[in-house]
Amino acid sequence: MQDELRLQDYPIASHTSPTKSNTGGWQVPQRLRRVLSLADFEEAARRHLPSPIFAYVSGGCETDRALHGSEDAFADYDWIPRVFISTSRRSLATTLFDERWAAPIGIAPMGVSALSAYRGDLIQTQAAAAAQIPAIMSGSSLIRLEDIAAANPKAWFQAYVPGEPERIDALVDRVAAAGFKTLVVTADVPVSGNRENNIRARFSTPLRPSVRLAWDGITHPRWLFGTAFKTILRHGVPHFENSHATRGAPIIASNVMREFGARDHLNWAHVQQIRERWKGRLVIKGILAPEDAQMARQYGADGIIVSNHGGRQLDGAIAPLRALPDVVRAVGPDYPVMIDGGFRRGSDVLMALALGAKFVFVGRPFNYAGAVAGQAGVTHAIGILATEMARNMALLGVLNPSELGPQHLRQRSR
Ligand SMILES: Cc1cc2nc3c(=O)[nH]c(=O)nc-3n(C[C@H](O)[C@H](O)[C@H](O)COP(=O)(O)O)c2cc1C
Repeated sequence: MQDELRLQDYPIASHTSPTKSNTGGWQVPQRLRRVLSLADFEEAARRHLPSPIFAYVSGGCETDRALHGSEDAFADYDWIPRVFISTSRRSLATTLFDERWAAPIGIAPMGVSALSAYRGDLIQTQAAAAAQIPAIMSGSSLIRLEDIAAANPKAWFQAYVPGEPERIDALVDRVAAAGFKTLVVTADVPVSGNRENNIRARFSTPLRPSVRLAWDGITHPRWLFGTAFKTILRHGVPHFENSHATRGAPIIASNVMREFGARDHLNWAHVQQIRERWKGRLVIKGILAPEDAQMARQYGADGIIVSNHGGRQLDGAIAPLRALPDVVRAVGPDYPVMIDGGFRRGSDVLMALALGAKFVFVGRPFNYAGAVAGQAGVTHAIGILATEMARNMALLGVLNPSELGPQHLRQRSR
């Protein structure tokens, strides 16, 4: 392992062309040289993916207010940069949970990633491992958690807690046996959000074969051959692999909804049960209220992720960035508060760090990047984000992410 992987040396988004000597060993494949921002990946994915699958990944719920609010929130603040501070030795390296990461960014868990990219979860986790950043694998994934742990021993596992106590224990034991050290429990899905855009776009679970679906495939041949056929030929029909201790239903099964069983009775006693069983680090994801942040801490969670689930659960839920300051105040500056939702630029990441977050997770852009260009695409997306962060740290006059603070921001009056 490299002592210090300088993600900021990733050769992209510069007004000068990279030379061999200033790229820190990174190489950008020719076909990705025109992908200059994470937004470019979204446009490329829109063309590459059948429309129901793109709609599933990109969508929010109901009116999409929560989805758009998360991105709009970054305009609440303006930066106040400092000048003539030597930043030539700046570094993105960040310690979290006694582990040193190359940058304070990670890949958020996304269900059925292997539908949009061939072996989607695997390429995400491999790219994260190579870049030395964390990747959280989704409990709604189509690849066995044991395979992910083998590919990336530092990966985190996200669980949708099963409804019954004995199933909770069995899943926790399986995750521990696979070697995961960090368990992320998602809190904001007592029921599924109203994703009517999925219905409009004809995305459904179970996936129902139809003429329309076939047409969508035929008109997106790179996805059809590179992802769909390749997956079925090499691995068979995908199953939900990780909802429980044993393999779940195939994605086309009529009873697949059982995978998502009733969760609206879950409460803090279930968190207590998990805390007693799980010896590793426990993170609760999907916190927005300061009171819930305090509860998570009280029940023994080692950290929390402030999140509105990418705007896919409660429409109109507060933007994570707007919830962040009160949450940090409630649990104190030393408690690991992480965040996700709408982060698309390095400066977005730096803004959350300035407001007290320790780490930022990013979802959709990594999904699009994997769909469009496999593992190289995910690496490229990580590189873009890191490069943007490093450049903006110089422009702000900070050497380390931990130097960022409210002194660098001025809130706009509304
Ligand atoms: C396609 C997709 C699938 C997701 N699946 C899960 C999941 O299985 N578990 C989970 O906790 N969050 C899931 N999320 C939410 C993400 O982990 C994350 O909170 C959100 O996507 C962050 O916002 P961003 O996509 O704007 O970066 C999913 C999000 C997307 C877009």
